[in-house]
Amino acid sequence: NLAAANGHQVRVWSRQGSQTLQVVLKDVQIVLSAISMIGVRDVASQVESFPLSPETIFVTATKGLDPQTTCTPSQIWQTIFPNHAVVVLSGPNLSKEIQMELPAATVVASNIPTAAEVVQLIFSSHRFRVYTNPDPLGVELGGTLKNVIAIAAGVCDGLQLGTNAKAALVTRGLTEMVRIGNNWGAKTETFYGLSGLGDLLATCNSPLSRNYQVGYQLAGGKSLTETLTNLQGTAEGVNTCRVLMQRAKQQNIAVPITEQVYRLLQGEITPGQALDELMLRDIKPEYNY
Ligand SMILES: NC(=O)C1=CN([C@@H]2O[C@H](COP(=O)(O)OP(=O)(O)OC[C@H]3O[C@@H](n4cnc5c(N)ncnc54)[C@H](OP(=O)(O)O)[C@@H]3O)[C@@H](O)[C@H]2O)C=CC1
Ligand SMILES: O=C(CO)COP(=O)(O)O
Repeated sequence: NLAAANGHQVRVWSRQGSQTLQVVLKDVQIVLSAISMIGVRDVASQVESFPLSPETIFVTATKGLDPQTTCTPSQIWQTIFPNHAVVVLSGPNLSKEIQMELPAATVVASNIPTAAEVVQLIFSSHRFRVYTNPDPLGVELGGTLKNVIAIAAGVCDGLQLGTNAKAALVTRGLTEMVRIGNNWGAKTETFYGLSGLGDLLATCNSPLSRNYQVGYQLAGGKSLTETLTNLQGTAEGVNTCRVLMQRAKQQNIAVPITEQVYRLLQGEITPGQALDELMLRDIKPEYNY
């Protein structure tokens, strides 16, 4: 909608639509993928079988991690299309609000600055402010990692733990995101921008967030299966949390909040026990300067 409103010709493909991928991809300048993580590798492989100009830019909006490889979506697109520019689009972008034409901002990040600038121009408008950023990994991880913290935030609100608890959770959640991101090779500053803190604030505070909803429903006593069955759309944080735990163990990264969300999703502990585990951890300095 945003690109079309700016006068661009837009074609949409979904596996349930009537248009074939081949027809939709003919002569395109930009391919934007907003497919759930679970379908990214498969769809990227399908796209590979059709002819594309070497100038075609790939834009990825998916916020997730590949369970097999722990790769991010942009890493998957870049591996399959090594000679094309790949741009990550991520920010505090609850789609229902954007559809209502409420103001929002986002980030487009790429190792190729001119590609990010092309995408910035395509989507920018008086209702959608687009910033460029040179750290695609950090931008992508911000949008991905915050989903796990958003599940925890939903639990926090579902248990009515109060504003102090929520502030503590979100702040320590950001510290955890920075720690994981740094280990992965992302820049610290990126996590304090729109795609990190910005998206964290949006999703941890809005019932429009599916990830927040998962936490909220779990706190209300619903099972994960029941919650996901009734959820409209994908809650990527559920899969991300599992992949993240695997990677954190391999790399020996401290991820206390992610660990409690993981155990809760596995049905190993109750929301109340997860809270106690976090509050009763060994006391320590806020930062290791
Ligand atoms: N970059 C950003 O700022 C934002 C990014 N997101 C991210 O975008 C992604 C999609 O979110 P959203 O649209 O809300 O999620 P939805 O669950 O509403 O839609 C997911 C889409 O992916 C499709 N899909 C799922 N699996 C496959 C597959 N195997 N092959 C082909 N298509 C598939 C679905 O098709 P079908 O309907 O046929 O199942 C559907 O069209 C998520 O990763 C989400 O985190 C979300 C909000 C903002
Ligand atoms: O990422 C989002 C907003 O930026 C959407 O959040 P949910 O996937 O939790 O709905």
